[in-house]
Amino acid sequence: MPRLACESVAGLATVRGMSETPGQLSPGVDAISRPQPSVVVPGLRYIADWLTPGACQALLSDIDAAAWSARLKRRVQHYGHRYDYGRRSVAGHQQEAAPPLPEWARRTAARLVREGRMDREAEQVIVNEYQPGQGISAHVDCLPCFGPVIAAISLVSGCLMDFTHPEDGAKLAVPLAPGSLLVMSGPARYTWRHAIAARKSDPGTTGRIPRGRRVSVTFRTLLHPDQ
Ligand SMILES: O=C(O)CCC(=O)C(=O)O
Ligand SMILES: [Fe+2]
Repeated sequence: MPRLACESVAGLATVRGMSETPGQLSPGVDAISRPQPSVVVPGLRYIADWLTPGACQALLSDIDAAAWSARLKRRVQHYGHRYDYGRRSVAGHQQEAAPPLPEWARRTAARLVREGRMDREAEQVIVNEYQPGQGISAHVDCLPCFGPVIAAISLVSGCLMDFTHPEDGAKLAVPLAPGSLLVMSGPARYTWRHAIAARKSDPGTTGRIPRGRRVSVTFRTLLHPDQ
């Protein structure tokens, strides 16, 4: 049963045990300032401003210079190993190969290890692009495929990510600002489901906040890297 907690930092409601720094609010994500009783999702950490605006821009140019796959409703790029959404499995080396991690992804994976956020460099990276109205349905990242920590960077614009506990129905909407890092481990990775509602705006303090294009970059280790 998740603990209920409400904590206010500089007038902002934050999630105890999750938010490391209140950070600067970016335009379009003032949902974060909405005072709300906070549900604690153990194992969830939110780091605002993990990337500077300049670093976000550089990362985005590298991403947009590469080819996107349009097989899903949203566009994606898979690196290291291709993830098969239908079978919920990682393709082995013999199957459809994914391009190796580009330099920007290796650099970021190394930083995640250096900062102690992941214990090994990610072997698999997925870039997701969400246009307004697009989302991702509630899920737990593949348990037999991926390691104990999933890290996700948000770029370009923000959104709310909804966490739901499958047994007691507890819910937490986490605003993800551009430049932020979200790290899921423990119950946040293994038990709670996460989703992004397929809608064109998110609720904010002063009304709905229209969504813009959002790009996320997710880093995972493989449970069976030699497969
Ligand atoms: O877009 C995100 O931040 C998360 C994407 C996600 O949950 C996934 O790729 O499994
Ligand atoms: Fe996920």
